[in-house]
Amino acid sequence: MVQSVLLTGAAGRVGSAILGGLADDYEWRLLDREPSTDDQPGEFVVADITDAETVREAMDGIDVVIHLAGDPRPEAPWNSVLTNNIDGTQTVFEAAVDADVEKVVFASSNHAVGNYETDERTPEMYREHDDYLLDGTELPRPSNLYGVSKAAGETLGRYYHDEHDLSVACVRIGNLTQGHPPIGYERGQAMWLSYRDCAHLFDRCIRADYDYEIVYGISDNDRKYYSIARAREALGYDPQDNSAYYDGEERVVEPDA
Ligand SMILES: NC(=O)C1=CN([C@@H]2O[C@H](COP(=O)(O)OP(=O)(O)OC[C@H]3O[C@@H](n4cnc5c(N)ncnc54)[C@H](O)[C@@H]3O)[C@@H](O)[C@H]2O)C=CC1
Ligand SMILES: O=C1O[C@H](COP(=O)(O)O)[C@@H](O)[C@H](O)[C@H]1O
Repeated sequence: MVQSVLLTGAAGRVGSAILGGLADDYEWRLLDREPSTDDQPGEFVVADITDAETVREAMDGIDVVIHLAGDPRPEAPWNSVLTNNIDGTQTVFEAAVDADVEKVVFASSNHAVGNYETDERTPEMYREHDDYLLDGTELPRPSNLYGVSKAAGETLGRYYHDEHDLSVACVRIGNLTQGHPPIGYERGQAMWLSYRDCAHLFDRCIRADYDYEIVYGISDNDRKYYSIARAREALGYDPQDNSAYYDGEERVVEPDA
């Protein structure tokens, strides 16, 4: 049966990567406070996620919520992350439980654990020969207030799973860029997430069965310091891209070469 998916933050970059790969695969309801200028595959609700009543209405008949809406800036000030990322995320989880939604997929971030990147470990940990790996079982160690808000979102997910039996997947997204990995930025290459792997990962989050998961959302980069073992095991994630296949903007190695 085709599932109905509510995508918050649909007008943004991650939303565009997901819809670029999965537009025809689900019945979509899209929500964003900014109206989208693109052609959209489903009904588009212009709303703020802190508006509990409208968010509740948007959940009607929905099986799975992908919750992306929020302030994505690592340098975002506290008042913005408190409102958009923490209060908004609590509103989304609460409405999902009220509407008997099956799963919520929460867009967490590398910045929830950014302070594991200590002066002693960097830049070596961004390089292929270094075997330092975070696996999602470590405690949050945010690098900014934005990262604090993402750790809070993961904790809200834990609460709504334990207390209300909602299935929750928190995806600590790395660095999503279209076409090729970041250039001249080792950290960004280590945590690169290609558009196609992004769509595939969120597809797996919609389809897989799980209780509560924290996984890293990156491609299969040789430089990685985030393990993708849990995403493979719990969700069936099978990424196709690797920042090592690129020389600048150009893909120089094919995956099965
Ligand atoms: N792009 C990346 O590499 C990463 C993104 N993320 C997370 O993924 C999510 C999406 O990020 P992007 O697409 O890059 O950001 P974006 O800024 O391109 O998209 C976010 C969307 O959310 C909407 N939005 C923000 N606050 C809202 C509110 N209160 N109510 C309704 N809509 C609201 C914005 O209008 C925007 O369209 C964010 O939660 C971000 O923290 C996490 C790690 C990396
Ligand atoms: O959470 C996020 O992380 C990415 C990557 O972080 P950066 O410090 O390497 O830029 C960032 O681009 C994105 O805007 C943010 O939401």
